[in-house]
Amino acid sequence: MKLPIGRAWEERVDKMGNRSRGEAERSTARMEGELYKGEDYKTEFQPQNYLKTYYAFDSGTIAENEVLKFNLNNLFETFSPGGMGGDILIDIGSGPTIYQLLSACEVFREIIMSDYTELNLREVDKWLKKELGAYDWSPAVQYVCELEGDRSKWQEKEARVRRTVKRLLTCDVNQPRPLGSAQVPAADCVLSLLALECACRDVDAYRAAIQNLVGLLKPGGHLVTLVALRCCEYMVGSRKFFVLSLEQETVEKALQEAGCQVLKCQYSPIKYSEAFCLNEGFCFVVARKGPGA
Ligand SMILES: C[S@@+](CC[C@H](N)C(=O)[O-])C[C@H]1O[C@@H](n2cnc3c(N)ncnc32)[C@H](O)[C@@H]1O
Repeated sequence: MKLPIGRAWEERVDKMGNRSRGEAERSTARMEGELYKGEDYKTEFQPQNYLKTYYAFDSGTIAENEVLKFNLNNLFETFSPGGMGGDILIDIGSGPTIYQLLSACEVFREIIMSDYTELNLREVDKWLKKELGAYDWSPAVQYVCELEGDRSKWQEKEARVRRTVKRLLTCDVNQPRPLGSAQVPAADCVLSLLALECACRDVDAYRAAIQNLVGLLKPGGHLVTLVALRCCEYMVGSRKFFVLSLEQETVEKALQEAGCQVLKCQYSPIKYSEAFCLNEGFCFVVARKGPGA
């Protein structure tokens, strides 16, 4: 097998398996602090480690809990009855999480979830099917039910999410058609939380990814995104992943260039625990796709 010119490595199949010298060199580089990114997500991003670190709710760390509540409060305000709603919501870069749908499931008829890795989609599927070992989202569900005025309705809420999520698709935001060949109707809302800064290697790629997401929307549809600002890396278990450092202005400009009007940009100075993620604040953004976009 001819290896790429420029980084041509002598292919050496060792007695232990099929690891080439290239892989061995890459994993050594990683141990010396290189960041995981791109295709690495498919093998190195462990859903359960991610959930335990960032979504342990009240039994977890204070900073991560504060971030989750900032997110849930903004999602509640955005998707409250009488606010935004419609037929189809597409969640891009869902990861192994479902918290992002707890308010949206009340105002959209159909939700399509998507992620870059099968492992994450499998984790979501376990929860949707109430399988053994599925993650316990009940603390977050109860929190959102309390925001809605009745904490006791949390099991009905979980059932509603399970009824409303109709499809799990793989996606890649760096492709002009992020959902590939999947046939999906134009969406009333595209949701993407904490994903683009992980998926895009530079600002040009981020701007292109925003264009790709806007392309999934009907004219007049909404793009809702949460961005960890000025971030450079984050931990999932023992793995350190690359994050593109973004400013709030860069996010807003990318949306405007993609033909959207920024309706809300809620900034917060809160941060993750430094042991897990180095960021400086968040912005929760709601934008509307213009008629000509
Ligand atoms: C920090 S996690 C965010 C997960 C979830 N949205 C949340 O709010 O916690 C980043 C996610 O981006 C996904 N991702 C990485 N590269 C991607 C790409 N090129 N296209 C779409 N998603 C990607 C990863 O699989 C992972 O689920």
